[in-house]
Amino acid sequence: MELLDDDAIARELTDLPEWKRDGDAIVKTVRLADFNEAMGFVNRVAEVAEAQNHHPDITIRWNKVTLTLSTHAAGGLTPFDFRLARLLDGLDQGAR
Ligand SMILES: C[C@H](O)[C@H](O)[C@H]1CNC2=NC(N)=NC(=O)C2=N1
Repeated sequence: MELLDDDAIARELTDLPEWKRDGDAIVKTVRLADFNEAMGFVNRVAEVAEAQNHHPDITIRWNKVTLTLSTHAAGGLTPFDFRLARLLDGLDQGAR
């Protein structure tokens, strides 16, 4: 899978307002009600990631979950990351 260039990345991000670029990755932090809700969210993320065979780096801090997407095999951002970002955006409806 080919790496996206800066212009392509910026275009993809225009309709993903909750995601920010951080170098070779895109990042989003979701705040849930508590740790248990955060774990529920992480498990929903895991199910989608396995189905896509594309896996975010995940940091859990009590009620906050940070998702970092990058295509490690390619060394940067590819369409796989943006496809996964769009799928993950549907999973945090209970977020606050
Ligand atoms: C063998 C398997 O397809 C690869 O290891 C996949 C799995 N999930 C992955 N996830 C991410 N984010 N980047 C990868 O390069 C990647 N590679």
